[in-house]
Amino acid sequence: MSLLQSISLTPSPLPVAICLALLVGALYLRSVILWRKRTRGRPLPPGPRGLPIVHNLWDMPTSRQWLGLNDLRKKYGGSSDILYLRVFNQHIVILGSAEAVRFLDWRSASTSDRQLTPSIALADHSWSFDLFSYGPKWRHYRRVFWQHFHPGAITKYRPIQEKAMHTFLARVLKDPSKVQDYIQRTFAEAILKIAYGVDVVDEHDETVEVINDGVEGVRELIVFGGFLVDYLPFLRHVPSYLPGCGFMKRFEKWAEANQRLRRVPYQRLIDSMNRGEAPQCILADILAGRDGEYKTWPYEIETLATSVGGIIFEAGADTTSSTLQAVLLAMSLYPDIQKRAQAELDAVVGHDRLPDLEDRDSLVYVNAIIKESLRWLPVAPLGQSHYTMVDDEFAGYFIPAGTIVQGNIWGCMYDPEVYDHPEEFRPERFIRDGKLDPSVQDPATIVFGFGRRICPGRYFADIALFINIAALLHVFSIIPPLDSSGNEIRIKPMMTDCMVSYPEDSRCTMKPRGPWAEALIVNAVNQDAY
Ligand code: HEM
Repeated sequence: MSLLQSISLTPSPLPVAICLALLVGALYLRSVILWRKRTRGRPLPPGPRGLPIVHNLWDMPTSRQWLGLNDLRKKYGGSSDILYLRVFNQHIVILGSAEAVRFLDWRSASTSDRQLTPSIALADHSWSFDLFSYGPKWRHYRRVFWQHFHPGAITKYRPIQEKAMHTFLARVLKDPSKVQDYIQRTFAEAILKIAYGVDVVDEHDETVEVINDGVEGVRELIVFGGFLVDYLPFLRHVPSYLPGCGFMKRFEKWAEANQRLRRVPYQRLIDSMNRGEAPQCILADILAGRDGEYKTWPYEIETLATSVGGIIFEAGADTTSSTLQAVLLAMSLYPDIQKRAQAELDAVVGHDRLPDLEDRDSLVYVNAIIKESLRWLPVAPLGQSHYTMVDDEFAGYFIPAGTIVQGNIWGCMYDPEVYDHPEEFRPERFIRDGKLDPSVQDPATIVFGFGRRICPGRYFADIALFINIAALLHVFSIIPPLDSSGNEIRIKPMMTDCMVSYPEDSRCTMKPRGPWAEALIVNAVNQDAY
């Protein structure tokens, strides 16, 4: 018998199984050794025990995640207020208190990355610099944005913001039932003018619709962990016509709305420039830098301009209008608070003019209402995901590179240790001896996000909110909506289930506070017309 004949061509199953088991065992041992070396014995933060492969997929709350994640944090997070979850291979860390979220500030150099998820790519949203990876391109884009939104730069937008506020008041006076629509239009129109130099004259202006459609997708898109495709990227290749794959159609719709958001207002600006008009606006300024300041830039200036323009709408219009809606709801639910604010406005401003920014220091109670609104219904309850770039440690726990870190802003704002009876709207919590109390945690230090990604539009938002809230309270009484029999409807405060969240229902009845209030509105609009 030859040697070849003596070797069986069909291997016996036993040695193959042993070899495989040894291989798997060796790989497992190797991964354990590497993991130990990497963690240096530090444990992962506490969290619920997961299942094999999917790990904590079933522990992840599926709606209003900030609530479920806060409950999990309370159950597992211990004194450090850090919660760890893993879904498939993705590490997720939730920071659940004002102290814990500071990790994103202290380690901002290594926690300011973003993860470009398949859902973002599917919705054609990777142009938006708030989703750029941390690096030179993001830095350049953000610097351009900041040039137009730092505290010194935003003063020039005040006349536009005030004019938009006058138009808003006049519209509400004419048709109070549409106040919610008008809020959204006001911020969209002011931004359109500031960013693109476009004046909206027609109430049904197509560009405003384009903006509203465009931002709708973003509200849901960057909702954290909201799409299975982000954990199982192969799902992106599934055609939308297959049963159960309707989610792909939503991405297609958002992608289209997204493209129009960048294209339509930009084209309006270019058309007016081609007509020889030279609108004073942010995008015209950026384009003018093509042959100067930005000449040596490695980026295409038109792409830069449309990205900056698009993000001003996306991040700016929805957020501020949501806060204003929260104020409407709070005022209709808490009439005594409203009366106190109006008494302050009457004393400081009087009935001969509208309030303005110069009154701000004297309007302590109105300022406290703004702080409480930001806290009570935080616009971005889970903030925006950060992504770690290196292995790190926090409170003795190991945080692996590539972890999604989420500050639970809602959790911080509803922490009873910081804010007594957090579910109640109580501006008084921010006041002591007739002044704003600096010892109480200011919600603005949390609701605008963290580290190097902190909202660069926060100073602009702050002024927009003050101008509109002070004026609205000055000239209108805000009362609960009435049912068909004329009885007041008591609305339960709830937030929509999105990354940028709104009060689910903020219906109210608006009535001018008197003939003097009506006259103030009409005069303000007439003066703007000259
Ligand atoms: C009440 C109003 C607002 C709130 C509560 C708010 C909140 C936030 C939050 C939580 C983030 C994410 C920060 C992080 O990653 O940690 C953010 C990012 C951002 N916001 Fe705002 N925002 C508001 C208004 C505005 C306005 C008016 C603008 C523009 C004019 C704006 C522009 C941006 C931009 C560009 C980013 C992305 C920053 C980056 O990734 O580098 N925001 N905002």
